[in-house]
Formats: sequence, structure tokens, C-alpha cells
Amino acid sequence: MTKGRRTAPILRDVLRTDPRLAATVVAMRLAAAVLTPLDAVALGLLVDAGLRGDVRAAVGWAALLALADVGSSAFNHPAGKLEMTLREKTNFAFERRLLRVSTAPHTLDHLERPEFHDRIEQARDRASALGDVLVRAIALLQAAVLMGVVLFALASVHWVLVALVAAAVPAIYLGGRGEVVRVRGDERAAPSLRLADRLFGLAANAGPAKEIKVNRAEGFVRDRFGAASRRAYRAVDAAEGRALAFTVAGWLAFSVIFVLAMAFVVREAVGGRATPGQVLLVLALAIRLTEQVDEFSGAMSGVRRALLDVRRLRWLYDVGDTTPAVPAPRTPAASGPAAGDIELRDVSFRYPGTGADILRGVSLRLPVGATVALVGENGTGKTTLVKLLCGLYPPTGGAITVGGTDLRALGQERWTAALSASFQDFVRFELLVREAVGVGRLDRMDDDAHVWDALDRAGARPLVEGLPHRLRTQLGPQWPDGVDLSLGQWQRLALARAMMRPYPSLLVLDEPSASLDTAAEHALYERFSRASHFGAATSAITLLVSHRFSTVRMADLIVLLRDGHVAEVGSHDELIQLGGVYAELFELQARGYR
Ligand SMILES: Nc1ncnc2c1ncn2[C@@H]1O[C@H](COP(=O)(O)OP(=O)(O)OP(=O)(O)O)[C@@H](O)[C@H]1O
Repeated sequence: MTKGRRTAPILRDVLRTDPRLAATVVAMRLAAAVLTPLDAVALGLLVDAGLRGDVRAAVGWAALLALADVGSSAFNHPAGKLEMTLREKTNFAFERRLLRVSTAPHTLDHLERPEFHDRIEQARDRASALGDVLVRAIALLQAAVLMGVVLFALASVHWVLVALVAAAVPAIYLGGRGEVVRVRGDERAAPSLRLADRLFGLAANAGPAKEIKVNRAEGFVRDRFGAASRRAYRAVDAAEGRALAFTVAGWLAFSVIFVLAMAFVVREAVGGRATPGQVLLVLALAIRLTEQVDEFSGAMSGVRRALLDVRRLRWLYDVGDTTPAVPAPRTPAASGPAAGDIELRDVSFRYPGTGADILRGVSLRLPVGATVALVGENGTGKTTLVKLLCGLYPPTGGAITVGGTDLRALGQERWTAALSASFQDFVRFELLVREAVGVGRLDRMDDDAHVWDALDRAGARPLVEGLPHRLRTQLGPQWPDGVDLSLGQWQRLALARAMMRPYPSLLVLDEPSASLDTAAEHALYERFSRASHFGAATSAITLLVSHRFSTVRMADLIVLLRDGHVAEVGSHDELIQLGGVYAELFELQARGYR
């Protein structure tokens, strides 16, 4: 497909964002473009009428002068405001598309691929280009129409004066070249500016500033910030110097013609072939033209720059090629319940774009109703295995089945609906408490009794009862009346979120108590161990990832991962009897607590 054809749908979308608003802005800008040079025409005619002693005509031209001046401001000013709205609306429409692209795949791997992530980030940075392209194109149209009116008015005095408009062409061209040089300078400065921005964020935000202060690294950050900003401005200053040379050359050419045109019209007036009003008219039009040279070259390079950015966004429209599809199921789509024993058969996994298998030959059966604990050293692949079980990645080798059905045949949507999970790096949803918990099951978000039940199951009721507006408390200190929570309190809400689905087929608790205090952790596991806890009561499989062996020991089945494969499996007693790595680690931790 050609470049033009692939850019066209983007531009069409830009126009479709709010066509009525866009048409209003265009109409206002065009009206202003016609009215603006009319003031020069009215001024010239007013002077001539005055010199003739024709008071009625003078009053008429004065009225036109006032109308042209007031009218052009009356159109231009609100048009500027409407353009801001148009730009914002276009940005939002684009961000909606970006969000759709990022969230469309059911799997996670596209988000973890650095090149996809970079592209999304860059696309977001360029989102303003779409609004810009429209607004700049309108500015270009306005400048072109205005110059057309000026050309017509000059020609009405004498055809030679058309040279004045012709002289604007090299000035516009050289001004445009200057803009291109400026843009390149900005691009060269961008990495240093980005670095300076990140460094500023490190020093000025409470979170990272803690570490900076404790390590006495303020001077280091300040020096790096200074060096990065100096680098950025060196690039910008050099570009400004060259751009200025282009602009000055353009203006010199225009000024020479300007002076010659004025000399010509004055000579015509002296010879009685032009009136004083026409001299004034040409002078006023030349001034208008001077303003437009700047406008036109600015708008032209703006459109060019925005189009360049728009072209870089074309991949979003071909996103079907860039987001990896979940491999086609080997078996036909299943229709039975997404429940039953989970079985992993010789599962291996490698993150996209990496060279090593993180999981190798993992074979396991997770029986219905069981609590299975996954243990192992840092980086052995526990969270990776959890992501596979949640269907966030398809295995690169082997298969995962639920009740005998391959997860891929089950369909990610159905499997996600049967899952519930709370992750170690839980999200702090800065919403109302009811919503932050209700996200766990959207169709019951507004059911207060259901939310309270989930809070009960996560042991978070006392926390919410202590908040100023209970379920209706706004979370997040930067919102009006928003409250902040401690890390452990946020984790309790994350747990409650996982409890919104009381009967999942798989409940994943990845380090669910990492931020909980001892009493809260104890209460949590008490609740789990009661009545062979949750799993047996609901036929869910509970998968627990934890480094706390005192917690792990109550699981029905303990799986020890080592270097991406299953090293030991069994109950606590069996593994202690085995006297292997689990027994060693358990003993080590138990000794630590004595
Ligand atoms: N998105 C990713 N892309 C590439 N490699 C990854 C990705 N996520 C994790 N890894 C790598 O996979 C390995 C296993 O990571 P994983 O998070 O599964 O370990 P873990 O056992 O859960 O560790 P921990 O106990 O520290 O939470 C690590 O070497 C890690 O660097």
C-alpha cells in the first residue's frame, strides 16, 4: 500500500473527530481572512474621501474600517479557543484508539515487548500531531486566502504591485527552511530534555526523593540535570542560529521589494496616477503581507512536521500485523465449563524476543479444591508460571489443560471470566473504594452487599469501616477529599478485589501477604485453612505464591521450582521427609524465626 493511502485514513479520522466544530473554525478563520485586509482598503478609500471632502463616503468607509477590524478580531479570537478544543478532542479520540490497541489482545506479551511499549509511548507523545495537523492546515488555508485578498487589492491599484506578493514567496520558502532547521534542532535536543525531565522527577517527587536524600545524591542529580539541559540548549541554540540566517535572508529579499514597491507607488502618486489613499492602502497591505509571511511559513512547516508525525503513527492502523495473535487452538473451541483439574504437560516458556527458556519441562496436576503453593528462589519462574496459568501468555512448548480442555481451545475470554487473581505488584486504583474493589467483578460493582462480602473475605472490612465515607471514600491523596492508604492497606483492597468472584475455577494469590502485617497475614491464612478453606468449599484451585514457609506449609500440595523446572512436589510432611531443598529452606527459615 502506498504511503499516501495509508496516511489518508488517519487524516479522515482527524476530520471525523468533530466535523461540525472543524467546519465552524474553518468558516470563522476564512471570514477573518477576508475581513483583515479589508481594513487597509477601507483606510485608503477613507483618506481619499476625506481629501475630496465627501463626508458621507468617509463615514461609510470608516464604518467598513471599523467592521473589518472588529470583525476579524471577533472571528479570530474565539476561533483560537475553539481550535484548542478541537485539538484536545482529536487527542482524546487518538488516545482512545491507542488504548484500544494496547488492550485488545487478551495476552500480555505485546505489552512486555520493549519495542511495542516504546511505540505506544512514542505514539502518545505524538498524539498532539493529529490535532496540530488540522489546526495548522486551517492556519495555512487562512493565510493563503488572506494573501489572495491582498493580491487582488494590490492589483487593483497597479498590476506591478503584484511583485510584492511574489516577493513573499522566497521569504516564505526561506522561513520554512529555517523552521525545518529548528525542528531538527529540537529533535537533537529531545533525548537530553527527556533525561533532564526524568532527573527532575527523581528529585521533585516524594517517592524517589526519599532514596535520593538518604543516599545524599542531591548534588549528583543536580549536576546530571545541569549537564543534560546544557546539552539540550547547545543543540537548540545552534539550530536557532542557522534558522535565523535563513529567516534574515528571506526578509532581506522581501524588504528590498517592499521599498521598491513603496517608491513605485509614491512616484505614481507624485505623477498624479495614484491617490494618497492608494499610497496608504499599499503601505497597509504591505504590512499585512509582512505578518502573513511569518504566519504562512510557520503554518507550512507546522503542517509538514505534523504530517511527518502522522506518518509515524500509520502502524496503529495496521495493528493487526503488530499485535501477536494467540496461536490457533489445536482442538475445536470448547463449550463446557471452564473448570476442573488443571494439568501442565511438559510446559516450556520463553519470553518473546529473549534467548533462554524460563520454564522447562514443567508437568504438574493441580487438583480441584486443592491449595497449591509455589515456592522457589527469586527469578526461578514462579510469576511466569502464574502468568501462563492465567492465560496471559501461551506456553511456547507443551500444553495447559483445564478439565481436560486445552486453555487455547477454551478461549481466553472464558478462562479470564473463570479466574480470580491478586498479584504481588497490585494496582492502586485511585477510585472510590467500592469501584477499586468492584473492578474485580464489574457486574457486581454497584452491589454494596457483594462488595462488603469481598471485603470480609479479604479481612478488609475494619479498614473500610474506618474510612470517612466507607465504600464511597475517594482513594488517592491528589483527588479532592481523597485518602491515601498504607502499602498493606492497598494490598488488602487488592485481595478484596480478587474476592469479588467467590467461585472462581482458579484463584491466584501471588505474594498476597507481602505487605501485610503479621496479624493480618495470620488472619488471612486462618481464613484459608478453615474448612479445607475456600478451595474445597467451592471446588476452586487456589494457587499461592509465597516465600513464607510458615504460610506455605498448610497447602495441600507444595511445588518447588528451581531454574525453571519442578524440583520437588508433595505435601509439607512429604517434602520434609524427602530432606531435599524444601526441607532445607524450611529449616533455615524456621531457625531464623526462633
Ligand atoms: N517480561 C519479561 N521479559 C523477559 N524476561 C522476563 C520477563 N519477566 C520475567 N522475566 C525473567 O524471567 C525470570 C523469572 O521471573 P519470574 O518473575 O517468573 O520469577 P519469580 O520466581 O516469580 O521471582 P520472584 O520470587 O523474585 O518474584 C527472571 O529471570 C526474569 O528476569
